[in-house]
Amino acid sequence: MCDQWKEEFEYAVQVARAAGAVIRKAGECEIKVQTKSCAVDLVTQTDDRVEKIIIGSLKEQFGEGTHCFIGEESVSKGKPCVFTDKPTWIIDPVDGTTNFVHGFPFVAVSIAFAVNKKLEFGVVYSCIEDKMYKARKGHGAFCDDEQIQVSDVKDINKSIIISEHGTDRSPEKVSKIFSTMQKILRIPVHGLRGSGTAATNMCLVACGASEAFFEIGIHCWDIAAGVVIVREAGGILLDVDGGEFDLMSRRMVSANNKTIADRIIKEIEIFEVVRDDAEI
Ligand SMILES: O=P([O-])([O-])O[C@@H]1[C@H](O)[C@H](O)[C@@H](O)[C@H](O)[C@H]1O
Ligand SMILES: [Mg+2]
Repeated sequence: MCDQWKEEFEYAVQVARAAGAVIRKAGECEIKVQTKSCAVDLVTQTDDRVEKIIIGSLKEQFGEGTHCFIGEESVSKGKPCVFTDKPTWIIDPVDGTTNFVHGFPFVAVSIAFAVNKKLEFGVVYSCIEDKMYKARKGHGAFCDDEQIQVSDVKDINKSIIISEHGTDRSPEKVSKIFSTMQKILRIPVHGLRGSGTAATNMCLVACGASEAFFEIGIHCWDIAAGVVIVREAGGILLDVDGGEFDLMSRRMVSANNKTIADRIIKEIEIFEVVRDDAEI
């Protein structure tokens, strides 16, 4: 029983590695860029192609009927984002599409697996750095073959905090995001960072390079795999108001411990976002 989902986990690692190789290769050629929700929400043929490769191989391996799939590009093409109790794969084929387009060297493949709406494992392949982060519930978190752990810093003044500004540039949201960042900088913290991929940001918390990453506006596919990796590395997940973390809410604080999370939460200026599972 304790080895349940081991086969799926190991296969996800293989698929993520193969997907990462496709992304690296595509980055060597000319990249054709299109936009989705707005002028700065970028997508490329590689995002589509890699999602098809990942979902195709998972369906072939585990059968189409029993498993469900939530993939960033399928949802952006109109597939409903419905999270049920069935075994569900949650996939971001290219997390950090803007980085990919610009050759900014942080791009990740993110694959998570949930059953009964509980995340069982997560795989984040940071494919330019060639680092494979992975975790299965109850089995620890790893970067390649080394077990990783969150930092033990409790003093916010000795922390590095990660956040991102996303693609919604409405004046009210941008001003809240930057007001929050100013307040956090002034605590003061040692530094504020952002890699341009939420999945990688979470792995940076999991391996102790940063004490916390928070964002409002991320999607479930950006963070689902990272959630398991942070938890298994000893970290915590909370909502931006300090309540329980909800994968579909598009709001998240991941941190090494509750002291750091609570201190960050005090400064976050919350704004409204539409849930991933909202009926449109
Ligand atoms: O679009 P994408 O590159 O897959 O994902 C984005 C990245 O994770 C970015 O770091 C985060 O700030 C955005 O909220 C995400 O949408
Ligand atoms: Mg993403």
